[in-house]
Amino acid sequence: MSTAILHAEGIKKSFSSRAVLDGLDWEVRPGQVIGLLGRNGAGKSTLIECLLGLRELDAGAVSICGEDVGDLSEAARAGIGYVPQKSDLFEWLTPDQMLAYFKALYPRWNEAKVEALLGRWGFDAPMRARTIGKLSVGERQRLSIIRALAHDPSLLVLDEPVSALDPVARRDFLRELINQVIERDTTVIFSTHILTDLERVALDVAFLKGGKIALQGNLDTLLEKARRVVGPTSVIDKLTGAAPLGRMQLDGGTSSFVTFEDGDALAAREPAVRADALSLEDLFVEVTQ
Ligand SMILES: Nc1ncnc2c1ncn2[C@@H]1O[C@H](COP(=O)(O)OP(=O)(O)OP(=O)(O)O)[C@@H](O)[C@H]1O
Repeated sequence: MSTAILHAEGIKKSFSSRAVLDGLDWEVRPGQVIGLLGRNGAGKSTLIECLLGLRELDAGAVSICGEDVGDLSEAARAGIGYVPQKSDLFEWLTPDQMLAYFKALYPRWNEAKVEALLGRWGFDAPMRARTIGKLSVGERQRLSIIRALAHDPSLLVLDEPVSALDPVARRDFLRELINQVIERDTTVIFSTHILTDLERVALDVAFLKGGKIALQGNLDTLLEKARRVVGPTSVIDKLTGAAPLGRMQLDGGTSSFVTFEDGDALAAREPAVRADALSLEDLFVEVTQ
């Protein structure tokens, strides 16, 4: 088993009295491509910012490539690419000026890739000479992605990178992401609400709920094994442990829960219950509510 590229232990983060991250543990291994899922306000951006050392932790520790995130070496820092949810581009510069600025900061800068992406993503000469503040939200998001990919990072962290992209740009971006992973074995963590995109690129998914990673696994395996078990509450009570995943009280004295442990066999043994397969959207709803 390879060593973790990212390791988080017991992270806590509260805003006012509200605990957003509540003793969260997480480990990401090199080459993993993880879609980070959670309801609005679940804390995905907060988690990403904590993981990258952009927010002070109330408790816990994060390391990247074995180094404390608060004290990263230049080399470790140069290996990270980040696309924040809110644009952090220098709005008073033009795209060319901003890219030149970052190029000077990174020892590894893939000029050919930058030019190819600028060309493919509609950055013609007039647009490259316009100040970033005058670009549309989607154009800024593209530029932010180009900046994050430009130095061939080994860890790429993207916070809802496609939210403002049109379908063509989104598809192109996903293709680029897949290339990055295939060609460079990049580790990718990205949050998104667009589940179809996730099914296209993510190999693993992690669900953030209650300030912790409530569930993580290989997307195909989870979907293959996930079953919503539905039946009379008295029977469901007998079948479940202390805190079953996705436990819900339904109408008419029935309840349900989600299992990844042979739900079909359980339904065969227990005629009063049925086991339904789940789509990713169903799983999202069941796990995160
Ligand atoms: N600087 C802050 N001050 C106070 N509260 C904050 C701050 N940043 C985030 N929060 C709160 O923390 C919670 C988690 O926010 P966060 O942006 O991390 O969620 P998210 O899962 O990324 O949400 P979304 O899917 O809507 O982008 C929210 O309730 C938010 O209002």
